[in-house]
Amino acid sequence: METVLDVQNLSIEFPTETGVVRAVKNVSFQIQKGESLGIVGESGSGKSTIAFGLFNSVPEPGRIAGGEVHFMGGPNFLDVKGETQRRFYWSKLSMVFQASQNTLNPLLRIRRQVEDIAEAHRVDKKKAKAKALELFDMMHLDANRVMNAYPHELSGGMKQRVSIGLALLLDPEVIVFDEPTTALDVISQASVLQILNQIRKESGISLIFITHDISVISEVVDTVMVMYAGQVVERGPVSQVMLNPTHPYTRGLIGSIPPLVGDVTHTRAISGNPVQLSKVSGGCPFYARCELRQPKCLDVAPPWMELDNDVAVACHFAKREVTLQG
Ligand SMILES: Nc1ncnc2c1ncn2[C@@H]1O[C@H](COP(=O)(O)OP(=O)(O)OP(=O)(O)O)[C@@H](O)[C@H]1O
Repeated sequence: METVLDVQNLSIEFPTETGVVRAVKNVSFQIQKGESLGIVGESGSGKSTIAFGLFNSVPEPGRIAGGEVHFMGGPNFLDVKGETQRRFYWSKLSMVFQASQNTLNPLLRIRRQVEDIAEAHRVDKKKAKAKALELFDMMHLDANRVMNAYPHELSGGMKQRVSIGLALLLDPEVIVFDEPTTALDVISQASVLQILNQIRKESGISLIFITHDISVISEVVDTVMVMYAGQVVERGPVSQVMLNPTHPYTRGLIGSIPPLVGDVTHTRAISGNPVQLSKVSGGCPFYARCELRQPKCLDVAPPWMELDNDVAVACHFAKREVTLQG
């Protein structure tokens, strides 16, 4: 297997009036060619900040406090600057932002936006337009009409598909989708994810999905990484994590998914509120909300434990829980 992206101990912080917010803390993960990874967690858990970190473009006053990002065995991308860094975007690593339909330029026809991307990356405009038509068609859009349209002439779902098509234009190796389907209705969500999965299978592209809703991506990712308060608390094959969640927080996330059929009263929200990041102590960040907490958890950070089903977890008592479950 070929490792496309290797992230090592990425840490990102924001200085604020009430202290330093450690939005991402020692996050490490790898993605293989053609793999699809889901990064899940509640709002504020640091998911989007990881994405900005991958692009070395953390918004001010944030800063990358440590770590490395290697793309296809290359040098640390966090040291790469200027033109090399800029050209890397779209052509190797591309991103579809939250509500990305709003990132289309309202004053330009889609065709012009395709030409602009081609020009910025010194790609033949004719070839780029032909590719865009192909991609829009693949995204189940009326490609010619869309190409000549202004963004306001398209529905929200159509704009989202156009944004995804543009992200695929230069054949990147990895695309990061930050809440790609939040602005879409359930049917459009399923259709967009299905198309992305098909593109992944056909082209071997690697995908990263960032979402607060694990149920949305469970059918299109191979691996899931669960974040809490800027830290990875559980990681593993999606089937394992969904069926046998090990970390108490992951259990809470999965337990709060309403069933499609049957009694929704069994759904349980995770009690308490997400921790204030500037107040995270040296122990487990989930301490205050955890049903399994013991005095040790308050002061001792849980070590990262590899379990035998390819799942890894950061919890002092996760193993015991698995045993109890039988
Ligand atoms: N510009 C900023 N200044 C201060 N803190 C920030 C800034 N941007 C993000 N943060 C903090 O970093 C933490 C992580 O934010 P991030 O947006 O990465 O979370 P998220 O999991 O992607 O949430 P969401 O799903 O709501 O986008 C949050 O606690 C947030 O308050």
